[in-house]
Amino acid sequence: MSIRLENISKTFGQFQALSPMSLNIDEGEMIGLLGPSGSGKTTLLRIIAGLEGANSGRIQFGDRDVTNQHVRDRHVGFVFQNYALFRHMTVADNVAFGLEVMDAKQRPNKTEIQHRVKHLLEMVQLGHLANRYPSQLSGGQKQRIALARALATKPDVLLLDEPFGALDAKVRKELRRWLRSLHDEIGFTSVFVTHDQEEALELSDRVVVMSNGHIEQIDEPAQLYAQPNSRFVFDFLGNVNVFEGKLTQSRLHNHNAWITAPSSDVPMNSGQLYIRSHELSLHTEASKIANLPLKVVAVNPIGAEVRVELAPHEWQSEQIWEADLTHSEYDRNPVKRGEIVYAEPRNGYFFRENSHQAPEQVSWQSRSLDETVK
Ligand SMILES: Nc1ncnc2c1ncn2[C@@H]1O[C@H](COP(=O)(O)OP(=O)(O)OP(=O)(O)O)[C@@H](O)[C@H]1O
Repeated sequence: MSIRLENISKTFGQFQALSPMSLNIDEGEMIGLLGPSGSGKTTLLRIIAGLEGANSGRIQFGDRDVTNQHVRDRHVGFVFQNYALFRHMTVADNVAFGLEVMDAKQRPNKTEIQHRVKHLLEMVQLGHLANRYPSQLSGGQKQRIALARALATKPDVLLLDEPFGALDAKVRKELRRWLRSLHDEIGFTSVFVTHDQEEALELSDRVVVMSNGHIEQIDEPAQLYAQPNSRFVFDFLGNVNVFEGKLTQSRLHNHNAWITAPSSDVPMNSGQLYIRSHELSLHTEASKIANLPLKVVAVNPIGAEVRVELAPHEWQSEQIWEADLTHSEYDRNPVKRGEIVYAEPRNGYFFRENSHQAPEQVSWQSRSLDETVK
Protein backbone atom coordinates (compact mmCIF):
# COMPACT_ATOMS: atom_id res chain seq x y z
CA MET A 1 0.00 0.00 0.00
CA SER A 2 1.51 3.36 -0.99
CA ILE A 3 1.38 6.30 1.43
CA ARG A 4 1.04 9.91 0.36
CA LEU A 5 1.46 12.76 2.83
CA GLU A 6 0.61 16.24 1.61
CA ASN A 7 1.44 19.35 3.62
CA ILE A 8 1.21 17.64 6.97
CA SER A 9 1.90 19.94 9.93
CA LYS A 10 1.52 19.67 13.68
CA THR A 11 1.63 22.07 16.60
CA PHE A 12 1.43 21.30 20.30
CA GLY A 13 0.12 24.54 21.82
CA GLN A 14 2.46 27.25 20.49
CA PHE A 15 5.14 24.75 19.55
CA GLN A 16 5.49 23.76 15.91
CA ALA A 17 6.50 20.10 16.10
CA LEU A 18 6.17 19.55 12.33
CA SER A 19 6.40 22.24 9.65
CA PRO A 20 4.27 21.51 6.59
CA MET A 21 5.85 18.53 4.86
CA SER A 22 5.04 16.19 2.01
CA LEU A 23 6.27 12.66 1.45
CA ASN A 24 5.40 9.87 -0.99
CA ILE A 25 6.13 6.30 -0.01
CA ASP A 26 5.81 3.58 -2.63
CA GLU A 27 4.05 0.30 -2.07
CA GLY A 28 6.48 -2.21 -0.57
CA GLU A 29 9.05 0.41 0.37
CA MET A 30 10.86 0.45 3.68
CA ILE A 31 11.40 4.01 4.86
CA GLY A 32 13.57 5.06 7.80
CA LEU A 33 12.79 8.30 9.62
CA LEU A 34 16.17 9.42 10.96
CA GLY A 35 16.92 12.43 13.11
CA PRO A 36 18.03 13.61 16.53
CA SER A 37 15.81 13.54 19.57
CA GLY A 38 12.93 15.98 19.26
CA SER A 39 13.12 16.29 15.46
CA GLY A 40 9.53 15.07 15.05
CA LYS A 41 10.00 11.45 13.92
CA THR A 42 7.57 9.88 16.38
CA THR A 43 5.02 12.63 15.83
CA LEU A 44 5.09 11.97 12.09
CA LEU A 45 4.77 8.21 12.63
CA ARG A 46 1.84 8.69 15.00
CA ILE A 47 0.12 10.95 12.47
CA ILE A 48 0.51 8.27 9.78
CA ALA A 49 -0.95 5.73 12.22
CA GLY A 50 -3.88 7.96 13.18
CA LEU A 51 -2.81 8.06 16.84
CA GLU A 52 -2.30 11.79 16.49
CA GLY A 53 -4.23 14.28 14.34
CA ALA A 54 -2.39 16.67 12.01
CA ASN A 55 -3.24 20.40 12.00
CA SER A 56 -3.17 20.58 8.23
CA GLY A 57 -2.73 18.40 5.20
CA ARG A 58 -3.93 15.14 3.75
CA ILE A 59 -2.94 11.49 4.13
CA GLN A 60 -3.69 8.86 1.56
CA PHE A 61 -3.12 5.10 1.73
CA GLY A 62 -3.26 3.96 -1.89
CA ASP A 63 -6.47 5.51 -3.24
CA ARG A 64 -7.98 5.77 0.21
CA ASP A 65 -8.07 9.19 1.94
CA VAL A 66 -7.44 8.29 5.58
CA THR A 67 -6.91 11.84 6.89
CA ASN A 68 -9.97 11.73 9.11
CA GLN A 69 -10.06 8.00 9.66
CA HIS A 70 -9.69 6.54 13.14
CA VAL A 71 -6.58 4.48 13.86
CA ARG A 72 -8.76 1.37 14.05
CA ASP A 73 -9.90 1.80 10.45
CA ARG A 74 -6.52 2.50 8.90
CA HIS A 75 -5.25 -1.12 8.90
CA VAL A 76 -1.85 -0.30 10.33
CA GLY A 77 0.36 -2.57 12.42
CA PHE A 78 2.37 -0.87 15.14
CA VAL A 79 5.55 -2.01 16.91
CA PHE A 80 6.89 0.03 19.82
CA GLN A 81 10.32 0.08 21.41
CA ASN A 82 9.10 -1.42 24.67
CA TYR A 83 7.40 -4.55 23.24
CA ALA A 84 4.02 -3.76 24.83
CA LEU A 85 3.11 -7.45 25.14
CA PHE A 86 0.35 -8.50 27.53
CA ARG A 87 2.12 -10.04 30.49
CA HIS A 88 -0.71 -12.30 31.57
CA MET A 89 -1.12 -13.86 28.12
CA THR A 90 0.95 -16.58 26.49
CA VAL A 91 2.94 -15.83 23.37
CA ALA A 92 0.27 -17.48 21.20
CA ASP A 93 -2.53 -15.49 22.87
CA ASN A 94 -0.57 -12.26 22.43
CA VAL A 95 -0.25 -12.91 18.71
CA ALA A 96 -3.93 -13.90 18.46
CA PHE A 97 -5.11 -10.82 20.35
CA GLY A 98 -5.64 -8.50 17.36
CA LEU A 99 -7.69 -11.20 15.62
CA GLU A 100 -9.79 -12.08 18.67
CA VAL A 101 -10.92 -8.47 19.13
CA MET A 102 -12.00 -7.94 15.51
CA ASP A 103 -15.71 -7.35 15.11
CA ALA A 104 -17.67 -10.47 14.49
CA LYS A 105 -18.15 -9.83 10.78
CA GLN A 106 -14.43 -9.74 10.05
CA ARG A 107 -13.11 -12.07 12.75
CA PRO A 108 -11.70 -15.35 11.44
CA ASN A 109 -13.07 -18.49 13.11
CA LYS A 110 -11.19 -20.25 15.94
CA THR A 111 -9.44 -22.77 13.69
CA GLU A 112 -8.40 -20.08 11.25
CA ILE A 113 -7.00 -17.96 14.13
CA GLN A 114 -5.02 -20.93 15.48
CA HIS A 115 -3.71 -21.65 12.03
CA ARG A 116 -2.67 -18.04 11.44
CA VAL A 117 -0.94 -17.75 14.83
CA LYS A 118 1.00 -20.93 14.17
CA HIS A 119 2.08 -19.62 10.80
CA LEU A 120 3.12 -16.21 12.23
CA LEU A 121 5.13 -17.82 15.01
CA GLU A 122 6.93 -19.98 12.47
CA MET A 123 7.59 -16.90 10.39
CA VAL A 124 9.30 -15.16 13.32
CA GLN A 125 11.05 -18.48 14.09
CA LEU A 126 9.57 -18.82 17.56
CA GLY A 127 6.98 -21.58 17.10
CA HIS A 128 8.52 -23.54 19.97
CA LEU A 129 7.74 -20.73 22.44
CA ALA A 130 3.97 -20.54 21.81
CA ASN A 131 3.03 -21.43 25.38
CA ARG A 132 5.52 -19.26 27.21
CA TYR A 133 4.74 -15.94 28.88
CA PRO A 134 6.52 -12.68 27.95
CA SER A 135 8.55 -12.69 31.19
CA GLN A 136 10.13 -15.95 30.01
CA LEU A 137 11.46 -14.41 26.79
CA SER A 138 14.61 -12.46 25.91
CA GLY A 139 14.31 -8.88 24.64
CA GLY A 140 14.94 -9.96 21.05
CA GLN A 141 12.31 -12.71 21.30
CA LYS A 142 9.76 -10.30 22.77
CA GLN A 143 10.30 -7.92 19.89
CA ARG A 144 9.79 -10.70 17.34
CA ILE A 145 6.53 -11.60 19.06
CA ALA A 146 5.49 -7.95 19.01
CA LEU A 147 6.14 -7.98 15.28
CA ALA A 148 4.17 -11.20 14.75
CA ARG A 149 1.30 -9.64 16.67
CA ALA A 150 1.44 -6.49 14.56
CA LEU A 151 1.34 -8.56 11.37
CA ALA A 152 -1.49 -10.85 12.50
CA THR A 153 -4.28 -8.68 11.14
CA LYS A 154 -2.50 -8.37 7.77
CA PRO A 155 -2.03 -4.60 8.02
CA ASP A 156 -1.58 -2.49 4.88
CA VAL A 157 1.21 -0.58 6.53
CA LEU A 158 3.63 -1.51 9.29
CA LEU A 159 4.90 1.30 11.55
CA LEU A 160 7.79 0.75 13.90
CA ASP A 161 8.95 3.22 16.56
CA GLU A 162 12.58 2.54 17.50
CA PRO A 163 11.79 -1.19 17.37
CA PHE A 164 15.29 -2.27 18.39
CA GLY A 165 16.10 0.62 20.70
CA ALA A 166 16.02 -1.42 23.89
CA LEU A 167 18.18 -4.27 22.63
CA ASP A 168 21.93 -4.76 22.83
CA ALA A 169 24.08 -4.10 19.77
CA LYS A 170 24.46 -7.71 18.61
CA VAL A 171 20.77 -8.66 18.91
CA ARG A 172 19.88 -5.37 17.27
CA LYS A 173 22.00 -6.17 14.24
CA GLU A 174 20.57 -9.69 13.94
CA LEU A 175 17.00 -8.47 14.26
CA ARG A 176 17.33 -5.76 11.69
CA ARG A 177 18.71 -8.19 9.10
CA TRP A 178 15.86 -10.49 9.92
CA LEU A 179 13.26 -7.68 9.67
CA ARG A 180 14.60 -6.64 6.28
CA SER A 181 14.35 -10.18 4.90
CA LEU A 182 10.85 -10.59 6.34
CA HIS A 183 9.87 -7.30 4.75
CA ASP A 184 11.22 -8.43 1.38
CA GLU A 185 9.50 -11.81 1.66
CA ILE A 186 6.05 -10.47 2.56
CA GLY A 187 6.30 -7.13 0.79
CA PHE A 188 4.45 -4.88 3.25
CA THR A 189 5.09 -1.12 3.27
CA SER A 190 6.95 -0.07 6.38
CA VAL A 191 8.03 3.12 8.08
CA PHE A 192 10.36 2.98 11.05
CA VAL A 193 11.80 5.57 13.40
CA THR A 194 15.41 5.53 14.47
CA HIS A 195 18.10 7.92 15.63
CA ASP A 196 20.79 5.42 14.70
CA GLN A 197 22.29 6.35 11.33
CA GLU A 198 23.81 2.90 10.77
CA GLU A 199 20.41 1.30 11.31
CA ALA A 200 18.71 3.74 8.92
CA LEU A 201 21.32 3.28 6.20
CA GLU A 202 21.35 -0.50 6.49
CA LEU A 203 17.61 -1.12 6.61
CA SER A 204 15.93 1.52 4.49
CA ASP A 205 15.17 1.71 0.80
CA ARG A 206 15.08 5.46 1.37
CA VAL A 207 15.95 7.52 4.41
CA VAL A 208 14.07 10.63 5.49
CA VAL A 209 16.44 12.81 7.51
CA MET A 210 14.57 15.12 9.88
CA SER A 211 15.62 18.05 12.04
CA ASN A 212 13.55 20.55 14.00
CA GLY A 213 10.25 19.38 12.57
CA HIS A 214 11.18 19.47 8.92
CA ILE A 215 12.63 17.13 6.31
CA GLU A 216 16.28 17.86 5.53
CA GLN A 217 16.75 15.26 2.81
CA ILE A 218 15.09 12.17 1.37
CA ASP A 219 17.33 9.78 -0.49
CA GLU A 220 18.54 6.24 -0.93
CA PRO A 221 21.26 5.40 1.60
CA ALA A 222 24.17 5.43 -0.87
CA GLN A 223 23.01 8.72 -2.37
CA LEU A 224 22.55 10.26 1.05
CA TYR A 225 26.07 9.33 2.00
CA ALA A 226 27.59 10.46 -1.30
CA GLN A 227 25.61 13.68 -1.63
CA PRO A 228 24.49 15.08 1.68
CA ASN A 229 22.79 18.33 0.78
CA SER A 230 23.33 20.21 4.03
CA ARG A 231 25.73 20.56 6.92
CA PHE A 232 23.15 19.00 9.16
CA VAL A 233 22.92 15.80 7.13
CA PHE A 234 26.69 15.65 6.84
CA ASP A 235 27.21 16.02 10.57
CA PHE A 236 24.53 13.49 11.31
CA LEU A 237 25.91 10.77 9.04
CA GLY A 238 29.15 9.71 10.64
CA ASN A 239 32.59 11.00 11.39
CA VAL A 240 33.57 14.19 9.70
CA ASN A 241 36.46 16.62 10.14
CA VAL A 242 35.79 20.28 9.51
CA PHE A 243 38.44 22.73 8.28
CA GLU A 244 37.26 26.32 8.56
CA GLY A 245 39.34 28.41 6.19
CA LYS A 246 39.78 31.95 4.89
CA LEU A 247 40.67 32.06 1.24
CA THR A 248 43.90 33.76 0.17
CA GLN A 249 45.85 32.98 -2.97
CA SER A 250 44.05 29.72 -3.77
CA ARG A 251 44.60 28.36 -0.33
CA LEU A 252 42.23 28.03 2.56
CA HIS A 253 44.08 29.26 5.61
CA ASN A 254 43.45 28.63 9.26
CA HIS A 255 46.29 30.22 11.24
CA ASN A 256 49.42 28.50 9.88
CA ALA A 257 47.58 25.53 8.46
CA TRP A 258 46.30 25.52 4.89
CA ILE A 259 44.72 23.36 2.25
CA THR A 260 44.84 24.20 -1.45
CA ALA A 261 41.40 25.46 -2.26
CA PRO A 262 38.80 23.94 -4.50
CA SER A 263 37.79 25.93 -7.54
CA SER A 264 34.52 26.18 -9.38
CA ASP A 265 32.68 28.45 -11.79
CA VAL A 266 31.35 30.43 -8.86
CA PRO A 267 33.85 33.03 -7.53
CA MET A 268 35.99 31.62 -4.75
CA ASN A 269 35.09 32.25 -1.20
CA SER A 270 36.02 31.34 2.31
CA GLY A 271 34.15 28.47 3.86
CA GLN A 272 34.32 25.08 5.48
CA LEU A 273 35.80 21.93 4.10
CA TYR A 274 34.22 18.73 5.39
CA ILE A 275 36.52 15.73 5.15
CA ARG A 276 35.43 12.25 6.19
CA SER A 277 37.75 10.37 8.48
CA HIS A 278 38.57 7.69 5.90
CA GLU A 279 39.49 10.34 3.30
CA LEU A 280 42.66 11.43 5.13
CA SER A 281 46.18 10.05 4.95
CA LEU A 282 48.90 10.86 7.50
CA HIS A 283 52.49 11.80 6.68
CA THR A 284 55.67 12.94 8.35
CA GLU A 285 55.72 16.28 6.51
CA ALA A 286 53.46 18.74 4.74
CA SER A 287 52.73 18.22 1.05
CA LYS A 288 51.84 20.40 -1.93
CA ILE A 289 48.19 19.76 -1.17
CA ALA A 290 48.07 20.60 2.50
CA ASN A 291 49.92 21.74 5.54
CA LEU A 292 47.78 20.30 8.30
CA PRO A 293 49.86 19.59 11.39
CA LEU A 294 48.08 17.52 14.03
CA LYS A 295 49.15 15.97 17.28
CA VAL A 296 48.26 12.30 17.73
CA VAL A 297 46.04 11.99 20.80
CA ALA A 298 45.01 8.34 20.59
CA VAL A 299 45.45 5.30 18.35
CA ASN A 300 42.63 2.74 18.42
CA PRO A 301 42.93 -0.39 16.31
CA ILE A 302 39.22 -1.14 15.96
CA GLY A 303 38.40 -4.14 13.79
CA ALA A 304 39.09 -3.55 10.13
CA GLU A 305 40.73 -0.17 10.60
CA VAL A 306 42.93 1.92 12.86
CA ARG A 307 41.26 5.08 14.15
CA VAL A 308 43.70 7.87 14.98
CA GLU A 309 42.46 10.83 17.03
CA LEU A 310 44.23 14.07 16.26
CA ALA A 311 44.36 17.52 17.88
CA PRO A 312 45.04 20.48 15.56
CA HIS A 313 48.55 21.79 16.16
CA GLU A 314 48.82 25.59 16.03
CA TRP A 315 45.51 26.03 14.22
CA GLN A 316 41.89 25.93 15.31
CA SER A 317 39.12 23.38 15.03
CA GLU A 318 36.08 22.98 17.22
CA GLN A 319 36.49 19.25 17.35
CA ILE A 320 39.20 16.66 17.56
CA TRP A 321 39.94 15.21 14.11
CA GLU A 322 39.81 11.54 13.30
CA ALA A 323 41.59 9.56 10.61
CA ASP A 324 40.52 5.99 9.83
CA LEU A 325 43.50 4.17 8.32
CA THR A 326 43.68 0.68 6.90
CA HIS A 327 45.98 -1.62 8.87
CA SER A 328 48.46 -1.69 5.98
CA GLU A 329 48.50 2.13 5.79
CA TYR A 330 49.10 2.24 9.51
CA ASP A 331 51.84 -0.40 9.33
CA ARG A 332 53.71 1.69 6.73
CA ASN A 333 53.67 4.68 9.08
CA PRO A 334 52.83 3.56 12.62
CA VAL A 335 52.11 6.93 14.23
CA LYS A 336 52.42 7.18 18.01
CA ARG A 337 50.61 9.18 20.64
CA GLY A 338 52.24 12.61 21.12
CA GLU A 339 53.78 12.76 17.61
CA ILE A 340 53.08 15.59 15.18
CA VAL A 341 51.80 14.29 11.84
CA TYR A 342 50.57 15.98 8.66
CA ALA A 343 47.20 15.07 7.26
CA GLU A 344 46.42 15.14 3.56
CA PRO A 345 42.83 14.97 2.30
CA ARG A 346 41.84 12.91 -0.73
CA ASN A 347 38.24 14.03 -1.12
CA GLY A 348 36.05 16.53 0.63
CA TYR A 349 32.94 18.67 0.46
CA PHE A 350 33.15 22.44 0.39
CA PHE A 351 30.48 24.61 2.00
CA ARG A 352 30.82 28.23 1.00
CA GLU A 353 30.62 30.87 3.69
CA ASN A 354 27.15 32.41 4.06
CA SER A 355 25.61 29.97 1.62
CA HIS A 356 22.82 27.51 2.22
CA GLN A 357 23.47 25.63 -0.97
CA ALA A 358 24.52 22.00 -1.19
CA PRO A 359 28.29 21.56 -0.90
CA GLU A 360 30.63 21.09 -3.85
CA GLN A 361 32.50 17.82 -3.98
CA VAL A 362 36.24 18.33 -4.29
CA SER A 363 39.17 16.04 -4.81
CA TRP A 364 42.92 16.50 -4.53
CA GLN A 365 44.13 13.37 -6.23
CA SER A 366 47.11 13.77 -8.59
CA ARG A 367 47.22 17.52 -8.53
CA SER A 368 49.94 20.09 -8.00
CA LEU A 369 49.94 23.21 -5.85
CA ASP A 370 48.57 25.66 -8.43
CA GLU A 371 45.99 23.36 -9.94
CA THR A 372 42.39 23.97 -9.21
CA VAL A 373 40.15 21.16 -8.21
CA LYS A 374 36.92 19.93 -9.67
N1 LIG B 1 1.95 15.49 23.27
C1 LIG B 1 2.88 16.44 23.15
N2 LIG B 1 2.71 17.64 23.76
C2 LIG B 1 3.63 18.62 23.62
N3 LIG B 1 4.78 18.49 22.92
C3 LIG B 1 5.01 17.32 22.32
C4 LIG B 1 4.08 16.23 22.40
N4 LIG B 1 4.59 15.19 21.69
C5 LIG B 1 5.77 15.61 21.20
N5 LIG B 1 6.03 16.89 21.57
C6 LIG B 1 7.22 17.68 21.19
O1 LIG B 1 7.35 17.65 19.79
C7 LIG B 1 8.73 17.52 19.43
C8 LIG B 1 8.92 16.31 18.54
O2 LIG B 1 8.72 15.15 19.33
P1 LIG B 1 8.90 13.69 18.76
O3 LIG B 1 8.60 12.71 19.84
O4 LIG B 1 8.14 13.58 17.50
O5 LIG B 1 10.45 13.69 18.41
P2 LIG B 1 11.38 12.47 18.02
O6 LIG B 1 12.19 12.94 16.85
O7 LIG B 1 10.59 11.24 17.83
O8 LIG B 1 12.31 12.35 19.30
P3 LIG B 1 12.86 11.05 20.08
O9 LIG B 1 13.91 10.46 19.17
O10 LIG B 1 13.45 11.64 21.32
O11 LIG B 1 11.70 10.15 20.33
C9 LIG B 1 9.51 17.47 20.72
O12 LIG B 1 10.04 18.76 21.00
C10 LIG B 1 8.48 17.07 21.76
O13 LIG B 1 8.79 17.60 23.02
